[in-house]
Amino acid sequence: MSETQRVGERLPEDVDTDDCMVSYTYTYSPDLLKDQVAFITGGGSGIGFRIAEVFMRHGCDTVIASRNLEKLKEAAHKLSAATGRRCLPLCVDVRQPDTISAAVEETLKELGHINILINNAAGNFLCPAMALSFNAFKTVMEIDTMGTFNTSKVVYEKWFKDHGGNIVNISATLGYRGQGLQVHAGSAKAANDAMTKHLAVEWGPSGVRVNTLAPGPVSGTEGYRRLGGPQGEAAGVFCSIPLQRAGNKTEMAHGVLFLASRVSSFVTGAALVMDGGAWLTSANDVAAMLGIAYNSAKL
Ligand SMILES: CC/C=C\C/C=C\C/C=C\C/C=C\C/C=C\C/C=C\C=C\C(=O)SCCNC(=O)CCNC(=O)[C@H](O)C(C)(C)COP(=O)(O)OP(=O)(O)OC[C@H]1O[C@@H](n2cnc3c(N)ncnc32)[C@H](O)[C@@H]1OP(=O)(O)O
Ligand SMILES: NC(=O)C1=CN([C@@H]2O[C@H](COP(=O)(O)OP(=O)(O)OC[C@H]3O[C@@H](n4cnc5c(N)ncnc54)[C@H](OP(=O)(O)O)[C@@H]3O)[C@@H](O)[C@H]2O)C=CC1
Repeated sequence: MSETQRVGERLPEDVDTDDCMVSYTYTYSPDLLKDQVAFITGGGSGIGFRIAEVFMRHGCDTVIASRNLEKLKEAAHKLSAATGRRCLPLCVDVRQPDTISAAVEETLKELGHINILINNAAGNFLCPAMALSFNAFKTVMEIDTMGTFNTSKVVYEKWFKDHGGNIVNISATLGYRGQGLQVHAGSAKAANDAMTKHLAVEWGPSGVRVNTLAPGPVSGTEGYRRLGGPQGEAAGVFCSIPLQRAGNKTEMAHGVLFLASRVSSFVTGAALVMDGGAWLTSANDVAAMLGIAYNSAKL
């Protein structure tokens, strides 16, 4: 049985590398984000790269912002070549608010405005709590949670407060049930889920919507490789996910497109779960599924 047959519908196009898709089938109007500007943290790889590509295919210019400028320049070149839209690569460490401020100012100078902020940058690895150093826990909280707050606050202060806008935070369903080897990332993402709701309430009157996309395992990404996705696939663990497979990056990008566009104009403070139903079953526990002992040394 093919994957497509298993889920009973067409799977969006995708490629497993950080390259643009060879072909793309539109569901929404190609003008959905025409002349808008999106600021995407971690946009040079994985899910963030595909979000940038899908947004640009819908008429948007993008900023892709993370720590490795060389990687970003290469990604920006590919994205612009495939879509004909502008992509500005900017060096940002989301733990350092001054780097975010500089990048937002550069964006406004070069592209004139910001309509959408995607908080996608994150860090993760498998590690049992007892082997996790205090600094390792702090590092993940600083990237995932502080990074999301820092970027949201700077973009709000410098643009959204007076012009409105749209924020989408990339979370994960791993925190919904609890999971071995993931106390750092699960805690960080749970805090972000709360942040989405608080900021939606506080900033709604300024015309700012704030929502969450919560993926399960997404193939063709660094997160998937780090968390044992390929081994999980080989061991057949995805059979216990209701839709019996991992998601792909284009599916995630389409969820984000929905949340960041006028299609969802009355939605704020919400979480869109895109995990094939994984969190509803015990399939979410990567360590248990792969037979890794919770108390082993760091992986
Ligand atoms: C439904 C599932 C069904 C079946 C499951 C089967 C298979 C699983 C398949 C897929 C996954 C399944 C479910 C997924 C669901 C949810 C996933 C949720 C979240 C996913 C998140 C991500 O994927 S994030 C993206 C991943 N990409 C990255 O992490 C890239 C960026 N990362 C980094 O920059 C680094 O790795 C970093 C996070 C460590 C930060 O780097 P840096 O600032 O340079 O920090 P360091 O100085 O290197 O380290 C700081 C401290 O951290 C310690 N450390 C580092 N690495 C590790 C490690 N591997 N283990 C333990 N500790 C580590 C380091 O030692 C430092 O601490 P000290 O005390 O030594 O100072
Ligand atoms: N892949 C999966 O299965 C799942 C992923 N997710 C979430 O999806 C998002 C994307 O993950 P994925 O595509 O797998 O991972 P990637 O590793 O490809 O993306 C993470 C990005 O974050 C950037 N980044 C990391 N630290 C910082 C920092 N301090 N400042 C700025 N940028 C930073 C990295 O770029 P650089 O190194 O250049 O800084 C990288 O581009 C994350 O939020 C992740 O938690 C959620 C559930 C499942």
